Parts: sequence; C-alpha cells; structure tokens
Amino acid sequence: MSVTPPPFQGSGRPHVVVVYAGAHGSTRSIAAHLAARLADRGIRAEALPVEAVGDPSAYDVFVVGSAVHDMAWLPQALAFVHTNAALLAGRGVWLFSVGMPAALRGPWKALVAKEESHVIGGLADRLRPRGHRLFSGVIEPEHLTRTGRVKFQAMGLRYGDYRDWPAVDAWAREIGDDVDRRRHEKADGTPS
Ligand SMILES: Cc1cc2nc3c(=O)[nH]c(=O)nc-3n(C[C@H](O)[C@H](O)[C@H](O)COP(=O)(O)O)c2cc1C
Repeated sequence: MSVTPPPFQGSGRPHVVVVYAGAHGSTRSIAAHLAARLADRGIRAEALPVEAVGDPSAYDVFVVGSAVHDMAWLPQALAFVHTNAALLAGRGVWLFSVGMPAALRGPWKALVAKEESHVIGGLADRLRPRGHRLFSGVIEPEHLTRTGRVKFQAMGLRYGDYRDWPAVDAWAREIGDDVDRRRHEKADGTPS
C-alpha cells in the first residue's frame, strides 16, 4: 500500500526522474519511453542510468526500474533504492522490473505472480511505491550463458522481443495522471 507523499514543493513544474539499471538495453528503452511519454504531456521528465543520478534530492518523483536476473533486481538498482529509501518513499516512487514473463508458456505462466512478489515484495514493504509493473523485455541466446540457454530451452521458452509498448504507455499515463493530480493539490491535500 502506498503512502501519500506531501504536495510538491515550490511553484515550478515537478521534476520526474526515471532511473534504470539493465544489462542488454530493454530496461533502458522502457525507461526512455516512459520519460518521453511523460514529457509529451508537459511533465519535466528524464531517464538516467542509476550511476548518472548525481543528487537525488533534485527530483520530485522517482520511477525506478531494473532488469531481473535470477529473480532479483540488479545490485546497482538495489543499492540506489536502499541508499535513498527515505527520500524516495517521502517524495513518491514508482517501481518497474523488466524480465521475461511474456516468454513463459503453459504451466510455467504460474511463475509470473510468484516472480513479481519475490522480486518486489521486500522493496515494496520498504518503499511503499505508488505502483509496480513487471514488464517483459528482449531475450536473445547471446544474453545467456550456456547453462542459462539449456535451462531456457528446458522451460520451453522462446527468444524474442516481448516488449509491450501499449502497456508501457498505459503505465506512463497512470504516473502522469498522478503527477498532475498532486501538482494541483493544495498543501492540505485538497484539490485547488
Ligand atoms: C543472466 C540473466 C538472468 C535472467 N534471469 C531472469 C529471471 O530470473 N526472471 C526473468 O523474468 N527474466 C530473467 N532474465 C531476462 C531478462 O530480465 C530480460 O531479458 C530483460 O529484457 C533484460 O533487460 P535488459 O535488456 O535491460 O538487461 C534474465 C536474463 C539474463 C541475461
């Protein structure tokens, strides 16, 4: 359950940062897409790799995403959210994970719900995000080790680009609506 962050400070436009960590480009592409959709509607938004975020306190809203490896976020994304947990929870944070749920077939699809709670459960308890999505990315044989490829085949998975841009657009709209709503709230939380 999300906590309600205070209204934005200052009179300027709120600044949204989409922070990401990935290995092969899918997470970066989804982060860039989210930032572009937010910017399309007049929200000040940028996508930055986790190591390029200088001073996190410069931002009003955080969208943080990581590729999923072995059912967990990448260490650099985890380090960012844990180091800045109080700031993120206080200002408003949205989380996204990029794995390959859409590549699962048959009985393996039951893993999706388990994976989402495994990947995000502890983070959600700590950060109280305003939302989380588990998106699918691109998975190709050259991304995996030999053992990984054997496991992938044993699960009946298929390589490919599983990014679902309409789903990413829909989530950007949800975030944008929330940012706009908070922007128009008065300090006592009532609409202006
Ligand atoms: C070493 C490795 C381990 C992975 N483990 C998982 C996993 O446990 N669960 C999952 O859903 N996807 C897993 N994936 C798939 C990736 O999360 C997926 O390909 C995603 O698009 C990667 O994002 P990126 O291109 O930003 O690195 C794994 C990929 C690699 C290379």
